[in-house]
Amino acid sequence: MSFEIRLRKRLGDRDIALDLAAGAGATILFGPSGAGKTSVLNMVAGLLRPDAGTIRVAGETLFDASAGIDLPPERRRAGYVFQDARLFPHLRVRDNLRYAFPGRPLDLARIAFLGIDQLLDRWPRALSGGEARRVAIGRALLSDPAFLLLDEPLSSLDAARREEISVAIEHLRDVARLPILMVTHDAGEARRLGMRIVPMDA
Ligand SMILES: Nc1ncnc2c1ncn2[C@@H]1O[C@H](COP(=O)(O)OP(=O)(O)OP(=O)(O)O)[C@@H](O)[C@H]1O
Repeated sequence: MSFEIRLRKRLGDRDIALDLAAGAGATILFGPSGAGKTSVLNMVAGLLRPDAGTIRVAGETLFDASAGIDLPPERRRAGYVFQDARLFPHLRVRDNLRYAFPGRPLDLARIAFLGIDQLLDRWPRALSGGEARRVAIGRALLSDPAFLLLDEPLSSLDAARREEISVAIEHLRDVARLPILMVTHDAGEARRLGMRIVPMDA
């Protein structure tokens, strides 16, 4: 199993509940705005605490309310690509990519498929949306993640950029073989990239 998630969380006046057991590959959380998709990613990353339930990824228990297990984010080894890239504005692309392991040489071969070699000396403010997204994916990969969380990785990109990022995600799924939990509210995107689609209702 890649993701085994059973959780409940009260957020404001809304109850978020999810029960999923996913095999290898990519799993898509699909649903309208406000359904709680980003909150689920935050709970898997350890940034938001569920009220009840368990979260296991690739056989490791990250959270178990009844057993009192709640690993801190840095021990969960999530490669989290936020919807808005969130690159560090004061660091050039090269240093954003190196952020997890500043002393280690930059393993460009590992992220060659992202096509960001030309961007290494740029500041984040000088990147297009698609370029920033690709750098954010590269940074997540170079942190040696055990799994990836991708929040709307194709949103607000033009058709050509969407295609580039889709190909990159397929590479992560099929070549790097990392378990992927990805959020979208776009049905076409979900069909193209999802080996398994988990609907979430608002
Ligand atoms: N800290 C909070 N306190 C109260 N309510 C919250 C909090 N965080 C999120 N919510 C609410 O919980 C619901 C789920 O939010 P979430 O961002 O997870 O949804 P989403 O499915 O990812 O939506 P979108 O597609 O718009 O990003 C929303 O109604 C949101 O307003």
